[in-house]
Amino acid sequence: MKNANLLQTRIDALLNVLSEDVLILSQQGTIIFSSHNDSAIPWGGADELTGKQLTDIFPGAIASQLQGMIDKSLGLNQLMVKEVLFDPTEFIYLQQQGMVESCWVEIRMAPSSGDEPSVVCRIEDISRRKMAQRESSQIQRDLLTGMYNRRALMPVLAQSIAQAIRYDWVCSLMLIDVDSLRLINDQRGWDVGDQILKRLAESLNSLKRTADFLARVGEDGFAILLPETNAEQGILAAERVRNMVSDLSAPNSGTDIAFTVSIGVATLTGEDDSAESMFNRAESSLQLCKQQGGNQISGSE
Ligand SMILES: Nc1nc2c(ncn2[C@@H]2O[C@H](COP(=O)(O)OP(=O)(O)OP(=O)(O)O)[C@@H](O)[C@H]2O)c(=O)[nH]1
Repeated sequence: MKNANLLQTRIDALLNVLSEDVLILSQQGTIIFSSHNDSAIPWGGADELTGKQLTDIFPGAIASQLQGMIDKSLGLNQLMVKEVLFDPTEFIYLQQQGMVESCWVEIRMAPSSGDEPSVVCRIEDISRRKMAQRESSQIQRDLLTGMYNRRALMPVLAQSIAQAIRYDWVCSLMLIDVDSLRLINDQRGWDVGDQILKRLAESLNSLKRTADFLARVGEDGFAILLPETNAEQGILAAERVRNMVSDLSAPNSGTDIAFTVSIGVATLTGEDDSAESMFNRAESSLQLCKQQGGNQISGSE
């Protein structure tokens, strides 16, 4: 008995230091116990929750998700984890407790052994983590086209080079640059320039292989990292891009956007090569195309 009291005291102390909310739920979805301290979710008093059914508190869809987790957790005897949005416009109980803004929570459920099957359910507010994830993915994206940007490309290129060196593979980088975008902007308007960049991005995205990595890397250009592609294959890939652009610009293509691109290709030279150096070589090849009047392809090892 003394031991049981000591254990209970320790459990209470543990629950007090947790910032997450903890529920113990019966197999039928009755709240047997609840603990919440200074969590952002306004659950109300523990007395209000104890003895209630999931469906008394949670909106129908969430209640049935939780019941599904209880069944699986007990059936498979394993931890279940789910991310769920608590939206006060649908979560009437929390709305009544004063919740205004929706929040993402991570729900973890583990079976608790005993005569009467139950689960321990930990509910953690993960809104900040979610927001940080969204922000970090946004800073890696180009706002106009939605494609990755140079910041996202460079570590992927470095990793691809390291892998290629390690496994004795090769890889190439292709820079695709719209010719005379400044002139198009000036003569046809910035919107037309934007349309060209968006259509080019979409078309490159459809054309590229799954393993390729597409990014907008400059004002008027894109890069495609081509893993396992040698110099010759890189030039062939560039030809495909140029043909695609020529189809996009054809008078019968259904659009009135005519433009050309120049493409510089660089291929991994060896162990001493780096992402910056490969990018610079692709850029030099691109400049060569521009000096020759645009609508060209140029490659360098
Ligand atoms: N429409 C549009 N134009 C942009 C965007 N970002 C930059 N630009 C413009 O794109 C133009 C790029 O000019 P330049 O770098 O001289 O390139 P260019 O006129 O295509 O010349 P070349 O690359 O040498 O063929 C500039 O006028 C920029 O203001 C954008 O998101 N949308």
